[in-house]
Amino acid sequence: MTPLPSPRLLVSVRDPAEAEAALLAGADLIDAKDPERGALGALDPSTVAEIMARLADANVETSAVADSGESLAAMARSGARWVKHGVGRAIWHDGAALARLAAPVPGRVIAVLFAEDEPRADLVPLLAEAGFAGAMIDTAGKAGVRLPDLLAPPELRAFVAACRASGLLCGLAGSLRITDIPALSAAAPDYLGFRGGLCRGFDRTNGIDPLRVAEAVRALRPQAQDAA
Ligand SMILES: O=C[C@H](O)COP(=O)(O)O
Repeated sequence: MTPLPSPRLLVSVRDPAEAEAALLAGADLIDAKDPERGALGALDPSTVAEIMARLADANVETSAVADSGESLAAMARSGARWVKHGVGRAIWHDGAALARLAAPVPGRVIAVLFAEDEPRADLVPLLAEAGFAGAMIDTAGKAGVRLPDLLAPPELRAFVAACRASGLLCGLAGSLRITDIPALSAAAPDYLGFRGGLCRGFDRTNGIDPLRVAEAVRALRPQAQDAA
């Protein structure tokens, strides 16, 4: 059986300087998000455009958080490859509502589900059918409760497997620490998403610490260290 690839590193940033620092430290995907506005706070589209301009010549994936239907299109225009939007439990089984959320930016919207809502694998085909390009589990609370505290490994593995079976990009995030990487890598998501665990003092409203980003990269790609 072909081994699944190691997850890549998503780092959420709030400005061009953090974006460049995360890129230089080895991040695989730069995600534009406002940490001052909760778990899924959108930055001003002009700031997102500045971030994307700073990354224009880099070989890196990009995403931006949108917090409304209108901002979905604005974030897409900013140049981000993917646009992330929260999908609340209330519409999980409302196909029309899901499709409306994915429609403004066809093939580029990532559904973000909160672990506190206990998303299950059987939700994933509904997201694919509605037109989402991917699905990510994150935590709504950012006071220290981490994704592994809320969803057990079998649930995470089932969610990731469902994303693969439905052809959706898949990410896991939620107050993660670098020490969570080995266990979460076993679920083989496309991305593991970080902010707080890579910030100074583990405070997501502080700045990104490039040394922690580099440490997360090493933890994700230990074989690359061995080969070096
Ligand atoms: O999308 C990624 C996560 O929201 C990163 O934020 P966090 O590590 O502070 O939970």
